[in-house]
Amino acid sequence: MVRIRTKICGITQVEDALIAAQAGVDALGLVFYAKSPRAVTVAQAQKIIAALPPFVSTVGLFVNASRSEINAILDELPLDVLQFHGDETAADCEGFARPYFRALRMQPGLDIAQLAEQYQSAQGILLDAWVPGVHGGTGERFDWTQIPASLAKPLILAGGLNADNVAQAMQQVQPWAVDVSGGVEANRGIKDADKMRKFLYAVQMKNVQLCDGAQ
Ligand SMILES: O=C(O)c1ccccc1NCC(=O)[C@H](O)[C@H](O)COP(=O)(O)O
Repeated sequence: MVRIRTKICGITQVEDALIAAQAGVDALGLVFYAKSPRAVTVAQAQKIIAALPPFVSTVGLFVNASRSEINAILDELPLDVLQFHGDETAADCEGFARPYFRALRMQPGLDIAQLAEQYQSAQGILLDAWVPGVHGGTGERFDWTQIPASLAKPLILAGGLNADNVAQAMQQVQPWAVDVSGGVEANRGIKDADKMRKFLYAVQMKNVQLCDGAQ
């Protein structure tokens, strides 16, 4: 059994990043999408990244940004991974000298497995809830039984996760990683230390149980 990893997205403050890092998060998402209340400026992101201890990955999240916009940010920030959360084609996601994963929303009637196959060079596929008109960070779950049995890439499960449901999600889906934003917030864009710690603890405890069960 492989340890299921964690990403907390929508980090906007150094203190939240440090609390998550100290509680064992694997990756932190920084949102470069102006319409989100969790969006950060390059200057904010620089402070957050500079404050991080070793071995915490940074993920830059984009929604239909232009290549020049993304490259301008990459010129300033040592982001580890890119997350494309809009309508980006495979070609839109490639050529940035960074690995990326592609977020797909579980839109009814969409063949997610077939769509995922288009992103041959993606590190993984993030599956998120579908809310018409909203790209992500909705706080909404989706029906995990709808997840294709054979996804072409490692699965990152997102959408409405929190400390109370993440163990069930891990048991049922057994993804590569779990991703959360709203479920660890007090107010949109401001993380709640206790909720982050409880989420990460719930994941750690479930990982122990899953690993024990596999032995
Ligand atoms: O977080 C946002 O505000 C956001 C806005 C637009 C596109 C994507 C966004 N977040 C992407 C993420 O990876 C979120 O963690 C994911 O959608 C899950 O969010 P939540 O349901 O609030 O846990």
